[in-house]
Order: sequence, then C-alpha cells, then structure tokens
Amino acid sequence: MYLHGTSKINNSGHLEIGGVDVVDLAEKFGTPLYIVDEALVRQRAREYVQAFNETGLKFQVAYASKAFSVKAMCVLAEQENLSLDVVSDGELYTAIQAGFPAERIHFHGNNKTVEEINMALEVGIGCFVVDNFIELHMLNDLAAKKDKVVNVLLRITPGVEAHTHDYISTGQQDSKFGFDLGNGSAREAVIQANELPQINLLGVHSHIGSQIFEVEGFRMAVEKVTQFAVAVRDEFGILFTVINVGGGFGIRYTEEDAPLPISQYVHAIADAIKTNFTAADYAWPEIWVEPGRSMVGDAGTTLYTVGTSKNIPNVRKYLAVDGGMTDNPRPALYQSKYEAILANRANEEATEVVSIAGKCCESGDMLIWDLNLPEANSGDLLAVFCTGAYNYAMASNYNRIRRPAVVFVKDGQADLVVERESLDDIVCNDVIPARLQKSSLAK
Ligand SMILES: Cc1ncc(COP(=O)(O)O)c(C=O)c1O
Ligand SMILES: N[C@@H](CCCC[NH3+])C(=O)O
Repeated sequence: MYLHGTSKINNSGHLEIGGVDVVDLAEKFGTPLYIVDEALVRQRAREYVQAFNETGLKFQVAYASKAFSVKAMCVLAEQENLSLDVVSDGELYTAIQAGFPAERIHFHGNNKTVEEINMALEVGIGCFVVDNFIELHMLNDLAAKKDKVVNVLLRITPGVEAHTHDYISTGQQDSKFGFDLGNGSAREAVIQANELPQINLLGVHSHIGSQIFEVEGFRMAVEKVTQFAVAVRDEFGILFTVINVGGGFGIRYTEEDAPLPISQYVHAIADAIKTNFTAADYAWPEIWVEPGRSMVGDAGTTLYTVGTSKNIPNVRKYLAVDGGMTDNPRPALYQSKYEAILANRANEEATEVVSIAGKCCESGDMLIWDLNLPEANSGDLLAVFCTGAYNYAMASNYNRIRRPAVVFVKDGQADLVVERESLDDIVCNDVIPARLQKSSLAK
C-alpha cells in the first residue's frame, strides 16, 4: 500500500489524513467525500517555488485551477505565492471571490467569449494567453473600448507530442489549441499582435500534454520556442520576455507510474532555457509554468461507503460504492487506474479480488478493476487515492446524483470547503413553464 503525504494507518487500523481519522470524517460529513491533505498541497507548491528560486531565473508558478477550482484552493494558492491559470468566467469568478490578486491571474481558453474577456478586463487580470486570430482582434477591440493595454502570451503548438493518453496530449500539430509553429501562423500572430495598439506582447506559451514522466518533451518544446524567439528577433527585432511551458508534470496514481521529483522537471526546463537563450545571445526570459495535477492530485482522497455486491462465480465480484463516474469520470474517460484500501480495516490482509462499481445507470461506471481487498461488507469505507485533480473539477450530476462535499484536513483539523449538494440544489435551476403546470394541463 502506497500512502501519500500525511496519510497513515493509525492505531485503530483506520486511514488517517492530516491527523484526522477518516472514519470520523465519514460520520461527520457523510460519503462520498473528497478529502484534501492541505499540507501536501502546500508542500507541492513550495517544491515548485523553491526549485525555481534555485534556478536564478525570474518565474511564475501559475496553478492550473482547472484541476481543482474552489475558493479555499485559490486562497491556498495565494498564500503560497502562486499565480493562477483560469479558463472560464467560472474559474475567474471563483478566484476573484476568493480575493485572489487579479494581476496574478492568467486567462486561457480556445474560445473565450466577449463577456469573459470583458470580465477579465474589468478585474484587471495579469495576462491573456491568446489562442487564435479571432480572439487576438476581439481582445484588442474590447481593450480599446476600455482604454486598456493588456499583456499577452501567444499560445503556440510546438509540434511536440507528449507520450501520454491521446486525449490529453495537446502540443502536437493536429490540435484545436493555439497557433501552429510549423505552418507560419505563429509568425503571423506575432506580426499582428505587434501591430495592435492595445496588445503588449510578452512572449509565447506552449503546453505539450498531461501526466508526463520525462523531461525530454519539455526540453524539445523549449528548443522549438527558442528557435522561434530567435527567428522573430532576427526578422522583426521583437524580443520575448516571458516563455510559458504550461503544465503536464506527472504524478503517481499506481505503481505503474514513475514521476520525476518536481525539482527535476523545473531544473531541466530552466537549464534548457538558459542554454538555448545564452547560445542565441538572448537575455533570459522569465519562465512561467502551469502545474495542475502535480499540485493537487496526490493530495486528494475520495471516501466512499460500500453498499451492495454481486458475485459471478469464476468470473468477477463487483463491489458497489455510493459514488462513481459522477465524482470521478477519469476511469470512464481515460481508462485511468487508481489504488484503494478499506479505510476502516486498513491493516487487514487482502483475501479477494473485487472490481469497484459506481452507482450510475451505466455499465462503464467502474472506478477500479481487479482490486485486492479484505472481504468487504456493506458499510465499510473505501478510500480511493490520488483524486485531488480533475475529480471534483470534472464531477457531474448525471442521474441527478448530488456532488460530494470537500474537506481540507491539516494538523488534526477538518474544515468543510465545499458543502455537499442538497436535493434542492439539484432542482434549483429547473423551471416548469406555466403552460405545463397542473392548473393549465387540467384545461
Ligand atoms: C494550457 C494548460 N495548462 C496547464 C494544464 C495543466 O496540466 P496538468 O494538470 O497536467 O499539470 C493544462 C491541462 O492539461 C492545460 O491545458
Ligand atoms: N482532464 C484531464 C487532463 C487535463 C487536460 C487539460 N488540458 C485529466 O483528467 O487527466
């Protein structure tokens, strides 16, 4: 059994996270429950900041809030001196409501709306990561109406294919994101951005994919970006002062995963920047990164209550829990693998192999296939590890299932940061038009 961060098995044989017995958490907050190990999130943030401090480069570590965006997380990011990457008005609003400093917010997205851009202009965010020509001109026009000049990075697709799941590799040429480096559109974007009066071009952004375990892809991306920076300097005299290499740093979900220490990714990127820019006699730019998964992924644990089971002799035993693809769609989307234990009987020997099913009306609603566990009974607690990133963030109300609560645990204290949805929350946006109401139907 691999335990992340402050997780351990206590004297009662229960899983404990942040000094809190999860059996107590289940009693107090109910299940399913997302539990976030606050100390581990802070540790990850500090690993990034410390590693960058060692490089001597100017930097920003922008937490990719798409991984887990709630107000308490934005406060934590602020306290740890991170910047914030947002991709929608919802993520921006969450950050602003949490009091996150607007000037440290970077706005992403391949289809930002007029309303979203206006909102970002009004609150005065630090940087727009511009994805395409339509957005570039829209941003210039909207900024002109407010008499503002805005900082911009151009998102480019460097043509680097990360060795990861097809659906989450985004640096290759055939991608919906960004200006293509290979076909000249990135060059054209620089020319246009440079001519637009409200645009202050800082540099470029690239993101090669997610859950990446090697540094080679980042090195290659930096090399391509440097070549582009040099070409732009030599042709137009334009200098980039910021290079953003995105996120994608991998984490350990199961023993199959072998991520590198955060400092190794950081130093590889920094070294590549220094070497390439020095060789081109180019002043070192600031380096920005956007880690999401590696900031919060292994700090999250989802706690479920075991309900029913179905044994098909010589085939498989299914064990059903009170959540599923609604709180964790990743196994269904990406065939992602997770580790789990019986949290209230954590010291007991595994005696059988079971597959963990969710409660949705969907055969694909499986959380884990073939998990070794002690024989579980209804009422036992199952803890699934590494659910901090893209779980709450991607949760849905399919089957009108209520989204779970989220608690932060630290030093023996547990604090609710998101309340469990109520049945009233489920229907709160529903409207029955007058013509469908009972009185009109009766006519
Ligand atoms: C542009 C961009 N930045 C940052 C991230 C965060 O990636 P990760 O959570 O893998 O660090 C993503 C998602 O993959 C992204 O698309
Ligand atoms: N949502 C994906 C990765 C994020 C992609 C964002 N660009 C996951 O759960 O792994």
